[in-house]
Amino acid sequence: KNGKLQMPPSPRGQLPILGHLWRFDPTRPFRTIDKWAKELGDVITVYFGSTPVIVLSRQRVIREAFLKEGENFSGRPSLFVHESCWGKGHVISDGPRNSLLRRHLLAILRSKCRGVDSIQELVTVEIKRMHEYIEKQMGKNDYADIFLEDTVFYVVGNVLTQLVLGRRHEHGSIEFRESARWLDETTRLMEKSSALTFLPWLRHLPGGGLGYAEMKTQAKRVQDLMREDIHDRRRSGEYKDPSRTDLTSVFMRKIDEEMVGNEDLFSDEMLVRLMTEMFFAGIQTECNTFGWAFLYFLFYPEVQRECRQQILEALDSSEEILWNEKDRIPYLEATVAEVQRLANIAPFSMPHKNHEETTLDGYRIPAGSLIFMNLYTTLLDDHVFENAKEFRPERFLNGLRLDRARMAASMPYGIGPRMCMGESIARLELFCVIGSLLRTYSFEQTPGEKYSLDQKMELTIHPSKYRIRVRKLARTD
Ligand code: HEM
Repeated sequence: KNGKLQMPPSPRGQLPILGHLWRFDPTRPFRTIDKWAKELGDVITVYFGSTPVIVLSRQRVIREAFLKEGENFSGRPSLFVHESCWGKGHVISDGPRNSLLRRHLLAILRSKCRGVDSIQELVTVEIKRMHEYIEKQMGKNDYADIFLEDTVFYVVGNVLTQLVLGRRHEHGSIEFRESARWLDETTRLMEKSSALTFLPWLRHLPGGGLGYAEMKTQAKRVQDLMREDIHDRRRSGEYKDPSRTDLTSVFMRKIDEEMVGNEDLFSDEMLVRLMTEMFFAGIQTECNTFGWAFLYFLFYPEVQRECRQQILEALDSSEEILWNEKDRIPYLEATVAEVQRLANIAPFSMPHKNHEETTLDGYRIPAGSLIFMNLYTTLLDDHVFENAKEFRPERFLNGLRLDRARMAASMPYGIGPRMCMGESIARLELFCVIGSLLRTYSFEQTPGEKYSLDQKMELTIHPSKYRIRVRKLARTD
């Protein structure tokens, strides 16, 4: 119907087979795309191999597509490695049946925001353990040089394991180390095989086809662990107890009730995929964000002090840092928001697809196009965030309150019908864990470490791992 309209403009230098890939900064593709978006506009076409990708940048266009035409842009393209190794769970599926699945999953996650074993309670327990662990590292000293990101990995990992499986592992236990290992190994393989998404024929290359063969084996291994877990639960029947609120138990009850006629949504095999997807979507993203937060605290000690002062003024020493008290410590929430804006860990969000042909900015977007939400350029847009490259938590405050409009303009979790399902969990955890650490310790540079805020893309943008000197504060500090 829009046959006369043009496709969005493309940068120069498109080659057969490779498209524009050869022009990318290999470790920082987000910068190359940012440059093109600035030169050519908020709606452009970039060829990833022979696949045209429509890249949408900045508030106006992103809202128009993912909110105003949210349903149309809520599709997911076919992702070769994920689909052929892991199968389609929720994250890479689309359509009305999948929206139904998303609603069920969101209802389960929401129910975990209340009640006795709520996320807040789980986080509070893990924070206590984290402090015990740090104290142990310190021994008789008042400081320790530790890989703090690995320390919070226990918190994040245990909260998610509680959420998905209803159990936790002790710090340093074999089970925990094994889970961490499969997660690390899978992430490594995902990075190694990421080029296969656009150049799937590379899997035939000698030497394992960019990790494709290994990934297949790994996917089977990880999913077998989940299958075994479900199998054990079926045998014991414990999941039938309605007081079990972990995602696996609740979903298994759903399977029992609703499977007939709904085998595509409610089956043990679907649950296996959902369990793995939750672990992948939730753990690295959060750990990366914590890693960036700690780095920013080293570079901006005055921000540490301001957060701490506000916490000490708002709460007495016996009070836990709770998410529902966040309005008393707005500077801390603003700081987390500013870390997320600058860390920009998912610079293109996750790939989308539009179901029907439409127009954006006067350009034709054919049905079934691959769409990237360019969060990188959007969160660093100087028109919205003055001097956007500067780390200034105050930009999210309006006097003594959080500036809601500014918060909405920053969208590290994406927007629209496919927005991150773990947003409220992640924000709660970031706020409570960072708050409780800042209240008790100061973060300093460990002598000999060379810290850098430089961003590099692997699967996400993540910081290098550093030791950080965590120093216990005097009570009166
Ligand atoms: C700082 C932490 C996190 C960040 C920055 C983040 C960011 C994102 C982004 C950008 C997307 C893609 C949205 C889109 O397609 O438009 C996403 C999707 C998703 N996230 Fe997160 N996420 C985080 C933590 C979590 C956690 C803790 C969980 C699980 C409890 C989670 C579960 C998911 C799921 C299931 C999806 C797919 C939603 C769908 O396809 O419908 N995320 N996340």
